[in-house]
Amino acid sequence: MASRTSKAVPVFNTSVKTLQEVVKLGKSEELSNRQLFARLQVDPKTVDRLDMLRLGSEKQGRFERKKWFRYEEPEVKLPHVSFFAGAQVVSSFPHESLPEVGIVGRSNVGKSTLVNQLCGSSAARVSDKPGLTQQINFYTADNDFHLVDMPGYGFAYAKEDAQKHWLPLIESYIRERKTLRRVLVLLDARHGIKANDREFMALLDRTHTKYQLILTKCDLVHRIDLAKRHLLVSQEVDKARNCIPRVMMLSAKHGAGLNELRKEILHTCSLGQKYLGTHKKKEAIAQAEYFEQLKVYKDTARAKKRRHTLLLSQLSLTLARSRATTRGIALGRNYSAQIGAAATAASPLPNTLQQKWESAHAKNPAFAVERDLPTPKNRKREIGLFMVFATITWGAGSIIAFNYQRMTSTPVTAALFTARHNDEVRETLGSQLNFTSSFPWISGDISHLKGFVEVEFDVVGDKGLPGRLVLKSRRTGKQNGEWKTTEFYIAMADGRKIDCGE
Ligand SMILES: Nc1nc2c(ncn2[C@@H]2O[C@H](COP(=O)(O)OP(=O)(O)OP(=O)(O)O)[C@@H](O)[C@H]2O)c(=O)[nH]1
Ligand SMILES: [Mg+2]
Repeated sequence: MASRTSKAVPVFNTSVKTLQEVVKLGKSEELSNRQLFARLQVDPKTVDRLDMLRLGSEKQGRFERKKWFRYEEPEVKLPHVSFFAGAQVVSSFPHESLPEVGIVGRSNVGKSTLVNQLCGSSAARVSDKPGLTQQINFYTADNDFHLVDMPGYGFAYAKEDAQKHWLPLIESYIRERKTLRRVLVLLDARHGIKANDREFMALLDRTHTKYQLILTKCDLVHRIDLAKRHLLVSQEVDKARNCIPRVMMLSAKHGAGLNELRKEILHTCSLGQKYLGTHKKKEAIAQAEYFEQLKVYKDTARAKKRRHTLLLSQLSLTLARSRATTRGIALGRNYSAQIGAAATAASPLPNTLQQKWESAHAKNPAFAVERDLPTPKNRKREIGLFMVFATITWGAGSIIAFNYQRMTSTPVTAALFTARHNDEVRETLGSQLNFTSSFPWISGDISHLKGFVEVEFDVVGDKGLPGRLVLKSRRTGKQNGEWKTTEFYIAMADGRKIDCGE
């Protein structure tokens, strides 16, 4: 086998850019890597593209963008793969026949999963524990090309012997395999390029092997962070000679980004024509449809935002006007003028909203700054009068109610009854003794609690002579004591007193 090594040895590390260089920090600034990462600026178009391919996780909560459409990506199908050779020593490598694509990366980064997902098979064994793949596994895709799954490097718990053995094995494969078209270096999107990835890329550069970086497990990273990670990784390798500058992203778990990689593999193995026939056209149509829908979506969102601004300004205006009536006109006028100016300064509204806006202007003349707001009315006098009227009504009502209570009470009705049957009263006033009116005034007081009755009221008999009935009685002792009448008579107009008895 011909060796791939040559005299010129470009060292990968020379092109490495530090995070500080990418963020373009001043010399005096000292920030942690986390702070630097947070400061990275990403192109909104990149984020839009990630959104389209559903790469990276959505931010949960109120900022989540809910869309009623999605990119209907035309699927690229690769032939089914099957395992055909495993090599633990160089001599076990199968003979070179078909174009090969090697998959390398740190342990547990998802190499074997990718083999399965790319070709819709379960040929490769997968585990969530690092270090499962311990030999170079060759998979054939319908005798068109080979996918080569390699053991992972950088696995801290692997036996040192094994590590020592795998690395030279992989190195031999990379150096000597003439049919090797490309090496896919898988990087965990959460971590980016690590030291042992750099060492491995240096090896690939030294051996003039074409390689491409792929960010995996993108479903575990937020979309914006993924865009930042992509930017960092792309910048770090942009001058590496053998690195394909396009850093790819995928989630083997959700299938996002797999089609892109499938296309890349097919082109690498010169199989584009065979497998991608009308794909390009279908893709162009799907993308055009998607961008059209995206435009409508963004326009709607913008109009919605403007409508909210309009409603908010109207609400603020109402508040400002109510404040003006209670706290003085000047404050309200300034406030509403500011709001009116701010709202009209907003970018032009679509036709319907513009009309609404104008009609709001017409209905709320306070938007016009020149116009004075009405002088607040002094309602103190009205309120005072109302209070007096209410008090009088309440007082009169109470007096009438208490009088009615006294009129219908047992002492008054019993006194009237007794007087009516008194002989002297009958003789002087007549037989039909009664109140002088249907709603007479009963003066005095009756208190069962305190134990006294002191009432007097006007009476008249059928002889037409008026008199005034007086009743005074007291309870001896406490609650159950006896009542003693002290005065019970009818006072006549001529000064006579007719005693009514006990
Ligand atoms: N969330 C998520 N998990 C993934 C993805 N790809 C692989 N995994 C998981 O990562 C773990 C490791 O996957 P493997 O394919 O065995 O990783 P490997 O790189 O082959 O590991 P070694 O053979 O040990 O070097 C498994 O539990 C996978 O389910 C991905 O895109 N997203
Ligand atoms: Mg594996």
